[in-house]
Amino acid sequence: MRQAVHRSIPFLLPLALAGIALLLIRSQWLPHSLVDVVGLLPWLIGALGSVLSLVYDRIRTLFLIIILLLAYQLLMPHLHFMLRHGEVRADTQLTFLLTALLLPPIFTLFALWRERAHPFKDILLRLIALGVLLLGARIVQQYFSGQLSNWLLDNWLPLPSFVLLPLPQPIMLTFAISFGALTLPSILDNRPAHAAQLVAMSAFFWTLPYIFRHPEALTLVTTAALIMLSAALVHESFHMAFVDELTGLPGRRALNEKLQRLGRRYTLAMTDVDHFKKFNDTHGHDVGDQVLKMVAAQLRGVTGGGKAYRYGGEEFTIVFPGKSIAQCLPHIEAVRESIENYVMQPRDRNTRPGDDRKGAGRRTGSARAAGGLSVTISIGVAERTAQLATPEEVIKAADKSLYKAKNAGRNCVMAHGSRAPAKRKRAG
Ligand SMILES: Nc1nc2c(ncn2[C@@H]2O[C@H](COP(=O)(O)OP(=O)(O)OP(=O)(O)O)[C@@H](O)[C@H]2O)c(=O)[nH]1
Repeated sequence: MRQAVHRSIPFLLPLALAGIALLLIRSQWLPHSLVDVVGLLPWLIGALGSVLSLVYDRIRTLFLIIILLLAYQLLMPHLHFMLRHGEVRADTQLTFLLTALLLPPIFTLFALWRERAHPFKDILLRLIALGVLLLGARIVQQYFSGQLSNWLLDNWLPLPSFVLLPLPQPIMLTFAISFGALTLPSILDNRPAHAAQLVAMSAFFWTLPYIFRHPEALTLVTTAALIMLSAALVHESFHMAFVDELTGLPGRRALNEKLQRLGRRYTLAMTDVDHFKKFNDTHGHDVGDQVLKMVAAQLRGVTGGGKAYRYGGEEFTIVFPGKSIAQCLPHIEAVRESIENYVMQPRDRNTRPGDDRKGAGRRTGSARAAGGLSVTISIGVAERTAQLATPEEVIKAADKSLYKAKNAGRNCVMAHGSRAPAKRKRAG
């Protein structure tokens, strides 16, 4: 029973979407024209993005989606009224000005607000904050409508109104502050979510002045912004699942995926850092981490069509699709040698040179003598054959060869079926 429930989980989202579509088709809400269907797009994309945010525990993205949908819902009835009656409602100007004024700071506040460990508390706090902000805006709109319109339309500085200043100055100011606040995190931490937030806000900035001339622009920009936020969320979740955080190499899950698609001819190399336990014990775990990063960077540069993965701990796998052991050996040997020759200066704030050229200099020649650190790796290699037909069997054989390489004195490459390490010669 439990297994049946578990197996049905992947069907939940597609079934929910199909259910909504069926309900719409059978209900009176089904739009009668394609134009009205387009008007539903932000809601459909917003619903999908919200479900994804909840599934991946991204409360921040969930609220950014809600904020964009709220702005859409505030403005859209005014555009519909204008299209139907050929004129705007009495309160349209103030609603537009207030929405344009408050959207950038509220969006930015919720974009910068760090997520908490407890999603339920996080949702509650954000709901309260959003509720208070909206209530405040409503009260101001209710009691100060006259003064507010004048104040928002006022030009505080005697600047000419040209295409780069398409909105009233107070609104330009809140957009400018938001751009600054959203740009900083995207420079410091180059994540897809930050880029999506910044571009989404920019898209609103360029579109808002034109929505009364082109009412469909609001639907399109809201849909595009929601797609950006949802796509960034999927991108980051995918990245988290498939990329090893420490080394930046694809991780075990990515390797497993790759192994399923390798076909009938390939070679795998299993590599392991030599005496790494002792290295960690002597120099500390942080320096150990730096070594793993260095080893990963060298393995990433492997030639001959190989691709490196972090298998786990201090073990890495290199996959050579379509290659035999003989074709791969020179490239594997070259990468082993590059690691052996790399002398690392641990990143200690007290000893690290400020100048990068000086840092690079330390990696050469006399650096080892000057207290630089270096490690070696051992490598076991196996290729797919009739006897080693599955990726698991090839990995097992490469692992056995790795064990032999360790026994043969480490810092060498051992091919499956060989008794002695491969001869040391450079890749051509
Ligand atoms: N710094 C650091 N150490 C790690 C990480 N993952 C695994 N290790 C360490 O890697 C070491 C692996 O040691 P072993 O597999 O026993 O290898 P060894 O006996 O030292 O060396 P060989 O016999 O040459 O394989 C352990 O001390 C782990 O704690 C990591 O992400 N960072």
